[in-house]
Amino acid sequence: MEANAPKRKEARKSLRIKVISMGNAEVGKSCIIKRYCEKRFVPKYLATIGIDYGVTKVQVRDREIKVNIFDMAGHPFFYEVRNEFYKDTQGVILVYDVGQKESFDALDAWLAEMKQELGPHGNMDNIVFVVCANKIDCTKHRSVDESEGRLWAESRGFLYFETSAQTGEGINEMFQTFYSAIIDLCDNGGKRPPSSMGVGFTKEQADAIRRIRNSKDSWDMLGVKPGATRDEVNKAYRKLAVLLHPDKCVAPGSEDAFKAVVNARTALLKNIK
Ligand SMILES: Nc1nc2c(ncn2[C@@H]2O[C@H](COP(=O)(O)OP(=O)(O)OP(=O)(O)O)[C@@H](O)[C@H]2O)c(=O)[nH]1
Repeated sequence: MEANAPKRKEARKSLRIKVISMGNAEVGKSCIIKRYCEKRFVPKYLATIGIDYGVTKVQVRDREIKVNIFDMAGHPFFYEVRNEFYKDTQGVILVYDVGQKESFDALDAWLAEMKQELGPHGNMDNIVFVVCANKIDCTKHRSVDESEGRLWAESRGFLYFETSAQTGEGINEMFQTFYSAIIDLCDNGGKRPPSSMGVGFTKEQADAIRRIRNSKDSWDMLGVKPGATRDEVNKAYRKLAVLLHPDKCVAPGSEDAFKAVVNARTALLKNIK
């Protein structure tokens, strides 16, 4: 009986993974890692020179994982050093500072740099990305709101967390979820499990919300030319209303975008005979 007992309780094989941090200089990459690994915050800025490397052991669910963390310098000057380190990565911590819009706008360029370094055979789809909207303790200077960051991340199938390396808010939760997703990826033969891909909204919805946020006036918001007729305005409105109606669309920011579209239509129709 004993000899045939299932090996349920035997700890599963420990995993070895590689994760990297990415994002503009001074957004708080090193501080996020220090907060999690060393439980402390360093207020003084010490720029990472090229790469900082560390190994840490963590317990996630019933698994022990050995994490090799490569903390990349964000300054463009260090491109030649960090470009060596993109390959064979299971997870990426992509960081921006919620008070620095440029650091959020730069996220696409960071993805492009990684893609270029991985080359034509590199596959970014099978890497777990977590986006950290960092420095949320600095509420006065916030220039990228949660729905904008969440939309950018979730429309790409990335995890999203609001963090503060200073107070520790969101840090443990972010790392636990991040590592957990990497374990799922490894258990699935290095491929992202299908269950982690669905975000509940379409790219068309995400693009429409982004376009509405960035539109310069009501015409632009509805996607019609200035001087469009009532019919053209109504037709454009109906299309967006169906796409973004709060009963149908769960994308972050959809409610605000829907309201903005309703207001834009009202404003335009007032002035069209
Ligand atoms: N208020 C606040 N400051 C933070 C936070 N995280 C980091 N900082 C500060 O921001 C500055 C930059 O932090 P780092 O962690 O060194 O930034 P980095 O992204 O690693 O920068 P590079 O090494 O140049 O790529 C430091 O002065 C930190 O103390 C945060 O959550 N809140």
